[in-house]
Amino acid sequence: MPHKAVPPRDLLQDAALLLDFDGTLVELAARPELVVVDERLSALLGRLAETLGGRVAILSGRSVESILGLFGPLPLTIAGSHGLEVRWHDGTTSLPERPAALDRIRSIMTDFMHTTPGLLVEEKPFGAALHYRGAPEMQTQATALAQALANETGLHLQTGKMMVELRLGGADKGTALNQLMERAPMAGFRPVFLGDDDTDEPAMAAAAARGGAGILIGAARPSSAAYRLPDVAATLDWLETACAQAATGHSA
Ligand SMILES: O=P(O)(O)OC[C@H]1O[C@H](O[C@H]2O[C@H](CO)[C@@H](O)[C@H](O)[C@H]2O)[C@H](O)[C@@H](O)[C@@H]1O
Repeated sequence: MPHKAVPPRDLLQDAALLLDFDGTLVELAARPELVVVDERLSALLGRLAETLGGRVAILSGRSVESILGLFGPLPLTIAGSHGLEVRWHDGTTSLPERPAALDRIRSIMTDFMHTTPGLLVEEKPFGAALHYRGAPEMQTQATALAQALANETGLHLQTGKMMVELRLGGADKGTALNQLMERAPMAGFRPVFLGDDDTDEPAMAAAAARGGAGILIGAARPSSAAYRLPDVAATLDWLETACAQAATGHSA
């Protein structure tokens, strides 16, 4: 596996910054609502947005509503639901239609959840996720149920960390990155994307294809990322340093 260097501190100079959320900006938690968004993170995102002239976005598998519920108002563009929905920095939104099959899927997943303590269903606007972090022994059954529902409905089967999700297809974080990079204030700048999960790889590849770079967060693995940081703590430290560097307006 090729060694990936620590990103240089001047990487955000003249860049657009696109950030995954869970496992990148916050530590993973037992349940989605238990992640901790603290003052340090909120202040850092505000500083980044100001320093980079608004060229900062969150690209998450979570819904936009979930991200806003954790942060409160954010002066950023948010692409949620794996790139299916966008809330632009000016508050306008781009939304697809919710698939009708999701109500029945959620109900089937909820029945399944009640068979085993620790399972959790997360309702999303364009998907339904079944989490088994609290019952890891149920991975095989949860995956089989999701596969059967995908076969039956034609919805996209999205895997994630200790979860399976049925969602509307047609988008991923790569298409979301490209969509954001076509519009002001990001158009014409070099994308830098940070993410930890397999679902982040399309955005890593899209950033590289546009002359930018991906930064893998976590243990080394095959990835289109050019750089790597070991964990969330190192990511926040690097973002603070790179933000301060970008604010000086010249390279290190
Ligand atoms: O693209 P991301 O911003 O990384 O979002 C991916 C999924 O994150 C959430 O689930 C994951 O984090 C939870 C909290 O740490 C954890 O309990 C769960 O096991 C992880 O899969 C979120 O709930 C999902 O909707 C996102 O798709």
